[in-house]
Amino acid sequence: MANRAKDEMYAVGWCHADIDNTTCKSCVTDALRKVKVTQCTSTLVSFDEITSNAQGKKIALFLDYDGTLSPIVNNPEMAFMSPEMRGTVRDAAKIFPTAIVTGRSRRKVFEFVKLVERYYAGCHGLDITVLKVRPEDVADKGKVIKYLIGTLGLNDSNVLPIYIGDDETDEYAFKVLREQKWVWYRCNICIGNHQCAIEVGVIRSGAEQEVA
Ligand SMILES: O=P(O)(O)OC[C@H]1O[C@H](O[C@H]2O[C@H](CO)[C@@H](O)[C@H](O)[C@H]2O)[C@H](O)[C@@H](O)[C@@H]1O
Repeated sequence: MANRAKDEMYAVGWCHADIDNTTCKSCVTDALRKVKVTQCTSTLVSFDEITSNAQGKKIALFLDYDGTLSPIVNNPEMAFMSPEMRGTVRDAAKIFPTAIVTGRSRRKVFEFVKLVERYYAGCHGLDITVLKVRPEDVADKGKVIKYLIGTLGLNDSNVLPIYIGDDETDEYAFKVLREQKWVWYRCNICIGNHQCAIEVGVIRSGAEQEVA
């Protein structure tokens, strides 16, 4: 991370939505199913618990790119998203505030994700504006998450952040979620044959839950 150029870290997708509790719960379940969660190894939490915690909350979804939305391949230029995954991200972004947080350049991740700069979705009349988020001091994904939470007013007990990532750079983001006093959960999951971690945080005043 220390060797990364400052402008390598971006969050590139964002939308806004108001949804009711029932829709919210079923959307979380659906999103987890769609990213092909095949295994949850945490002994502390089940996806049922996560979806229960989602009730009444506004979900904010943060997604890593390489290894999470795309498979890990030898040639970084060939790390394409499947059309199914692209559709899933598009669907998720219609419902949740959704950001892709990647170590790649914004240009490169746009080439892969192919989300247009301004997008109008049917069912909720949503408006996805792709933001070029460049915090002053972009050193790691933790700072990107902190910036997004602060700038977009997500530091609220009504927000349930979900971050899905697969490598050590994502640990910086996970750490921020913990430090923000979210009670959080962590599961190791498989996306296809690739191991990822999913972290879900729930803000509760003064409380923090340590996990394995
Ligand atoms: O933050 P991410 O979206 O996970 O991006 C991190 C790096 O991803 C790319 O490298 C990784 O994926 C490649 C393609 O599957 C793989 O060949 C490589 O071994 C992985 O480290 C990308 O090339 C880097 O620039 C990103 O920093």
